[in-house]
Amino acid sequence: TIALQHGAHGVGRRRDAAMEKWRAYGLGQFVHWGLYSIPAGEWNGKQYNGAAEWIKSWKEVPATTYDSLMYQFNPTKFNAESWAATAKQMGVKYVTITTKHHDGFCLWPSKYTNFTVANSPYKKDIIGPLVKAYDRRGIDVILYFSIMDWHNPDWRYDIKTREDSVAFDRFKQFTRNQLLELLTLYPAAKGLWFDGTWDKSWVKQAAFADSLEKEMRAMRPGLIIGSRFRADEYGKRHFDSNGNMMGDYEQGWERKIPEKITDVHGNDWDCVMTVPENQWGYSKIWKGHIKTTDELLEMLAKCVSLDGNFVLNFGPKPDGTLRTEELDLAKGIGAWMDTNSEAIYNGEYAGLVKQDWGYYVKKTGTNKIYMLVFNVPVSGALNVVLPSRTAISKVYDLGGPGLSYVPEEIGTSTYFIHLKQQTFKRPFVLVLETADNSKNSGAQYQKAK
Ligand SMILES: COc1ccc([C@@H]2N[C@@H](C)[C@@H](O)[C@H]2O)cc1
Repeated sequence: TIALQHGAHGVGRRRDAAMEKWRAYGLGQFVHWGLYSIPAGEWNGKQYNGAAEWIKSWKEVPATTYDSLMYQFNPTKFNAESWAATAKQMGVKYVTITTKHHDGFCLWPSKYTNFTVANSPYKKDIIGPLVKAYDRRGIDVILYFSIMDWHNPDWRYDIKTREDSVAFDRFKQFTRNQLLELLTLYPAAKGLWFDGTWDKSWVKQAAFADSLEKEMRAMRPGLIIGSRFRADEYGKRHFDSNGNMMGDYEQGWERKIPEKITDVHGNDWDCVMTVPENQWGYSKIWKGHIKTTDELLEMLAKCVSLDGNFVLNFGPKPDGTLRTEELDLAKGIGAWMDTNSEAIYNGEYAGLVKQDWGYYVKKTGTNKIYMLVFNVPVSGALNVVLPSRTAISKVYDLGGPGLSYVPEEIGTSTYFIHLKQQTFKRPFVLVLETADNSKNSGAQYQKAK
């Protein structure tokens, strides 16, 4: 191994209560809201074909004109309680909220810049009411923060000259001040979700970022910080020069999901997902494929089955309301969660052979295994292969308490579960209770008639 001062500081999973809670979340919500929500992907009647929250980077948009959007920020219909109520009904256990995106506009009244809500017509703090509304409903809050800040004149993409270095040192202090300010103002926040850390300027700050991370963790014991915050002294990000993960969970899964358990290297991770192909901030026109409730439920199931959390993004409108499509998805997901959330919360990789019908989730600390079924075979028979000397002792359907199944043993620890109906409106969950039958004392079951 390579001697590292600023590489990963822990190997393997954190076992403290805060991280065990994070690991158990299953389902989260992302919220991208800011000045970019006003143009919503359009400028001078032209469609920006990138992600709406990146519109300031479009050559059509003069930076000072973009920044004057601050004087239009006045979400008169913003109501933190209603966003949190929607999220509660959807069944999310945590929310990641943009405090400052790449454009540099702060949704909290930071005292380190004038480019904040305090100087908008709205005037009031947005982050405080959101933290309160979500937290009191038992939804943990993670604060999204972009290191890259297009508004701050001291930001640099790289450090080439003495002047760059002097300016970037000011920028580093500004960044530290804002982060400590956020942790001080919003002590209920459980973690920080960093973005905008790929440029050389920041990648060269291994020592500074490492000491800032240590300072934040000391200030807020249990604080959860992802792998994207800092690079090691060789510029390695997410995984240090020895291949150990930086931070507490892997943040690389943005709009993509791991295929198999070896893709996640035994680490915690979350997948952050957009409803359209690639829009995080509110965009007037959603082009291309818009994901359905069933698609999103399958992504959720896949993430939890592979030891991760699934975080669905919402891009609120400039007036502070949520768009209909997102409210409908929250309702659809929430309805499914009302029946099946026990297969999602406290779920982990079950260690069973993946089958075509869907995903296994093991309830942490129990022998309970959930079968989240998305693809019913024409045979109506769900194949289940358990580790040898393990038997199925009971199978029942979460959706229909009366519905239980008698598995047919077709080989050693190999079964068919014969479904009783052919068509299903929604994905459904069967609960497997397993028993050790090495001493052949396992529960017996009738051979299927
Ligand atoms: C260089 O490519 C990207 C892509 C997306 C991002 C941001 N991360 C997502 C969570 C959104 O905030 C998006 O703007 C940044 C850089």
